[in-house]
Amino acid sequence: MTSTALQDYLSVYGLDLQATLNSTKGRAIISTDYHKRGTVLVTSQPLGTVALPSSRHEICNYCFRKPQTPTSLQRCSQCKSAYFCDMACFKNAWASYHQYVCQSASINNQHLGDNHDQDALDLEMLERVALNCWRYNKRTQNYEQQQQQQRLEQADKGVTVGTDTSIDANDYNVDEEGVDVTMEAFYSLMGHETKQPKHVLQRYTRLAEKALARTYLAGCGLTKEQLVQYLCRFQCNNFGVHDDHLFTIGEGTYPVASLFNHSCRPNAVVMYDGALLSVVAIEPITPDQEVTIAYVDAAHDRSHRQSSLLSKYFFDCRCVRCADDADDNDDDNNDGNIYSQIDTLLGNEASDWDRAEALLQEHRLEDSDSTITIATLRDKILQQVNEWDLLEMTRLYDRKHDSVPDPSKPLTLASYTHYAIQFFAPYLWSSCNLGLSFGNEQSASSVLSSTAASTTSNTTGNTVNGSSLSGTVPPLPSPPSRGLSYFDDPLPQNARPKVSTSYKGIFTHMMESVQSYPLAADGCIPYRLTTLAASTQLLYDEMDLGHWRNAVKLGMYVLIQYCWIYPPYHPILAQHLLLLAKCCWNSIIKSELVGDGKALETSYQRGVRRWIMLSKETLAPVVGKKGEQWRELIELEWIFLREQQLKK
Ligand SMILES: C[S@@+](CC[C@H](N)C(=O)[O-])C[C@H]1O[C@@H](n2cnc3c(N)ncnc32)[C@H](O)[C@@H]1O
Repeated sequence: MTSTALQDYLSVYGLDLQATLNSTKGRAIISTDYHKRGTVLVTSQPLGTVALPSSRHEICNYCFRKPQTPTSLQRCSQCKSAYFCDMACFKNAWASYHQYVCQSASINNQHLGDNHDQDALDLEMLERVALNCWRYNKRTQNYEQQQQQQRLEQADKGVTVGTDTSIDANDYNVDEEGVDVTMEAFYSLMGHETKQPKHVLQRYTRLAEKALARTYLAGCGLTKEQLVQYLCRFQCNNFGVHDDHLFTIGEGTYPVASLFNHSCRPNAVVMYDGALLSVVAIEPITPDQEVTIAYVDAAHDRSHRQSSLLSKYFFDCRCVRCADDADDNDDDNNDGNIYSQIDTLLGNEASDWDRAEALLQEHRLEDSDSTITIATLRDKILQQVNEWDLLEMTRLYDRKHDSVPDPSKPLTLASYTHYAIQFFAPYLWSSCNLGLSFGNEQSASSVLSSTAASTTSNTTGNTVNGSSLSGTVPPLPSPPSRGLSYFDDPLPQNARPKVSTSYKGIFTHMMESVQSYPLAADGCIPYRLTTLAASTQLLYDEMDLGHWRNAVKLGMYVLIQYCWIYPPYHPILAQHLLLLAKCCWNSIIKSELVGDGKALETSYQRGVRRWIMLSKETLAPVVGKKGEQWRELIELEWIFLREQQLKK
């Protein structure tokens, strides 16, 4: 069987596209190699991208990059609605689609005003994709005509000719995603046309008719039915494009990346460099393992995730997190099904983040006398946060004491967080990665060489990576020469309770342990999603108000929740760790701690160090060192280390 351009392209990356036995699932991307964490598994070119109205003035509408100052973007003088970095991006956009849509963009704007709705976005995407398909079809037809011509000429000369009209393998470079790869992937995508509800098909038909009414698309040889088919494909395959801070800035049709199936506990994530998409491994991936990404945010409760997946993608999720314990699931996972308990822990309460504000205002709960009480969850959380003595908790849970919360009392936000943090950070990172050295990251802009080495060495002599916990001790990483690159909070030899050396061990122990505590009568159960949703909202409110001490406590609590929800090297965790480091640092410099003594300040300094370390550890492999977040992290590290030196 001859391989196709797409298969050749994937095989260069150690991936294979295989049919599954499940017709809804269709095909799956299977790894053929061992891929370590952080590997770019594949890059994917867009067939079309559309900037969200809210981002249109801030990013280049062609390459999707954000200039340092939005004023450096140049606006198209004709349509006055598209912005570009420079002439090069404008010319590329012009050649690809802007020459056609420029006129209609200004018409659209007059028509829609600022109120661009989903129809307008879908229509724009349809235009871009249709133009590319048309161009490709024309190219292929020309190629076929040339081939036919050649055959006729050769036949005239009496040479025997074959009938294969497929594009010759020599016509493309297999390690680059040529247009043949993109188009082959696009034409093979699932659109579930027969499953779409009538009203959706009616909407798509309307959009297709609107598109065909445009002169430049009327003559492109595509039918209304084909355009409806494309719109169906967009629904089941398109991506939200995000910037360095994970804010969604646009939508994109990425045919190659669309071949990856979904899991609520994925082993890969999608990252962007401008408009170029990369699928990056967040866990080591072994041969024969399926590579999965998440189509929906893993922070939603199970029923919300499942109903979104069913209504938009038409499948019933049976991933390792959604499958019940007893059920089979088709995810290979050597950890056993430790993830199926996550949703039991988090609860099936509404976790719609848009509703978090409402959750803060009103929380219905039932007391022991079955009388309905209305209370504000916000007040309950805030009260707990205000009563939370961080120093006392840090002393209590310092790993040298047998620091288990009183089993007869419900867990509070404070006891839950400090108890769990003993096990989770940094051990969830290092214990699932025994070869990991927390010390080898050199920060390019850190200038305090000798200081850093002296301030970051630990006193116990333990290594800071998982290897010291496992008993098989590889050589100590060499002391860092500069930057904050050595984790100084290792597990003491006599730590009680003992932290497990495996991810699974830590996860299951904590899962069982926290659920063994009685539930709080006031309904404020720390590990529930409702509490997380409300606390996240409160965290941002406290940051806005400059209440950094409270922000640190809430940030630590949210970190614990994220440790359940996301794999340890997920970009959301990296981002949150950076936020936590900033909150700790702001707490120190805002002098909130003045008068509370040296011990508290030392504790916060330890916090800054710890969160910077873990954020670096998480950002470096998956998000990379080129983006905004890495720059912010290194700047914070630099300032922190300089302050430390000045204090000496
Ligand atoms: C973006 S495509 C993924 C590639 C697709 N499997 C194919 O062969 O083209 C999304 C579609 O794949 C299927 N799919 C993705 N993840 C799945 C999963 N975990 N279980 C079942 N079907 C899944 C659904 O039919 C969904 O609408």
